[in-house]
Amino acid sequence: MFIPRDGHDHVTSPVEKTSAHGRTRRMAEAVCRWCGRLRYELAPAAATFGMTCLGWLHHAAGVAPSSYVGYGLGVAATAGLTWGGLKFKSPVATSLGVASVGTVLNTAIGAVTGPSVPSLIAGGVVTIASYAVYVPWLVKTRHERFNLQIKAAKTAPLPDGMGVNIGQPGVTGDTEEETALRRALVALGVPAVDVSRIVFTDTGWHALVTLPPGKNTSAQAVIAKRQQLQANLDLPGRLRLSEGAQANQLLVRLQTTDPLAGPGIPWPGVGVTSIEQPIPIGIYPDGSEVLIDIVDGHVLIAGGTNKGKSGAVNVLAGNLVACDDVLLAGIDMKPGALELGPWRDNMVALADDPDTARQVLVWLKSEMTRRGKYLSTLRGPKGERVKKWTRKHGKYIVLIIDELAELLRQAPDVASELMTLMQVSRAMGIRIIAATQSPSEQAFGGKGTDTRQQFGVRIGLPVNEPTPINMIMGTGAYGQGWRLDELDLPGKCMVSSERYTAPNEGRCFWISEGQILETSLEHAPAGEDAAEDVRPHPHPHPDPDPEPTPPTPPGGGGPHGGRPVLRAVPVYPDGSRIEENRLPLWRALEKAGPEGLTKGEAVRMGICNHHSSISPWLSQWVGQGWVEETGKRDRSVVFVLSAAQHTPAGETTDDSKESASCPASM
Ligand SMILES: Nc1ncnc2c1ncn2[C@@H]1O[C@H](COP(=O)(O)OP(=O)(O)OP(=O)(O)O)[C@@H](O)[C@H]1O
Repeated sequence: MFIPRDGHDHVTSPVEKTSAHGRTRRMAEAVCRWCGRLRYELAPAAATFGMTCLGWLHHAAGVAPSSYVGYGLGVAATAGLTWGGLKFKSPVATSLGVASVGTVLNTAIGAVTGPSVPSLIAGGVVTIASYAVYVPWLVKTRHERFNLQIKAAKTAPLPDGMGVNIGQPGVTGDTEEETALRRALVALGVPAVDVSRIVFTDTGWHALVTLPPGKNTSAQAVIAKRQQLQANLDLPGRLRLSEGAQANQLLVRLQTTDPLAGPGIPWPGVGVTSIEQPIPIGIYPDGSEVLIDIVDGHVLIAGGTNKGKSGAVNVLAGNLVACDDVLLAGIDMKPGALELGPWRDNMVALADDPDTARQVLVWLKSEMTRRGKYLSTLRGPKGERVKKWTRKHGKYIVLIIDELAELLRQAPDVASELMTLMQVSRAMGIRIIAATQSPSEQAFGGKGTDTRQQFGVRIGLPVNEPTPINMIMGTGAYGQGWRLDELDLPGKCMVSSERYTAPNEGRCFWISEGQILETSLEHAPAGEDAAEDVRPHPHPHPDPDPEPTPPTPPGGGGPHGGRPVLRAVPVYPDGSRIEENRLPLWRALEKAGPEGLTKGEAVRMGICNHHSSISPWLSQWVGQGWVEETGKRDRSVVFVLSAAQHTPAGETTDDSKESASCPASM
């Protein structure tokens, strides 16, 4: 089982654990808790031990002759009670008489002999005898009490005052809260078999309830009735329920104060210098930081509209731009890259539409291949193969995708590309941080290409209904207490990762626009250096042969995988995209200019062959008015592009030019 690195169990405050008298206090508390839980079982042993000690005290103080008389009278009286009980067939009087005889005798022996073997033997005999009588009584009483609770649950709310006196069977606990909890469970029809002693913390209290066997008494079933239980409990605070270590164990937490409430927790500024350090994105109620280990896996940030996704993305971006071992790239599907725009200068590429997004992914894939080949040439100290990228191999690449669902909706074809990247790229030092507000299966590429499994770190923000919770946090998460629907403020979050395996509510820092701009400015590479701000591999390129060198986008890609150039997409004069297979013909027409082009010439240029027909395309373009038939050459029709001026300049002949709309220096 995974043990969280900070050893924080998310229930007991670590502050509590590490306080000055921590260890002794915790031990004393544990003993008290244990005694409290077993109070009924321990009662006879405690009584016998107490009376033996009193006898020894009497011995130490000196036993006067009159005391012997007193003890004698005591034994006679209790023996008389026993005899009367037997005679009048009163089990209570008989039991009481037997117990009293034993106790008085034991005390008398202790008083006469002091701490001695006979006294210990007497104490032992009395203890064993008392348990012989007590255990059957205790079992019977518990059965009766349990049956009473079930009966009460089946019939109606409990009558007033029921079980207030612990001498009577009834629904009671050690504290007011435990009694309320027990009664609330009874009213729900699920009387607790056991309630651990309630632990009070700075923010409320928690207890572990063992549920009874039955038809609808599992922890999951009770969790589903949380609202009813909260109403039954009738205590101020927010009730949280999660499954314990076993299916019949319910962890009940009542939060009475919320230290995370308020307008927001200001971002304290950059907290890391390397991506290999955990990035703090917020805090937990006990004051510990919510840490994200990007090196551990791809990161998913999901939540409802206006619940703080961009805030979380920006806090991560703000830290990543300050890491000198990271190259940042972005895909922001909000038109104009509204969210990631401020980090433009800190990124090697920022795409804001499906086409440029495709190019970023192609670049990443080629970079992944190149890095894989590079790693394959390396050997460890014992000649072993190197299978994991670290900062000594070069910079990590982090791709931030804002609105993942929108990307896959607008460009469904990139789903498989993304899947490949997510599955393979981690070992090559590439990480993806994806934010989305509609985490449906479709939003992750649909069946077969569902990328969700690849997210090792998941940051769940508030959602409006429970349905998407399992989509975000994983199968069964809702029942295990990942209640994103109960997060009541924007920016509140639950993080699931190798570090955090149990649900715990935290709150992300709030980063202001001013902080974003300031951080971006402070860490943006200076001027022209930006394009070259790529640390070359410590070794020469592993494969000097140009063939296996992974392709970098034409005109872009610095040495050893520099920044990609995002190019404008070739379009027809009406703005629609020129299909891949028709592009060579269109280009050839552009190049031919007023001279025009015949089909024979196109065949000779290798654009098509005699069997493939380009006529329908040309007819279509003629119909659109983009191409004209100007006569015949060598008995073939000459086609002239009459709309060349409409074609984006960057796509005509000069491959090295950047797109004005999406330059490499973005
Ligand atoms: N960590 C936070 N602390 C306090 N308030 C926050 C926090 N995060 C978000 N908010 C509040 O919620 C609002 C919306 O936040 P944000 O834009 O990050 O949400 P979003 O989920 O990205 O929105 P969208 O669904 O439009 O993408 C913010 O304007 C701010 O008032």
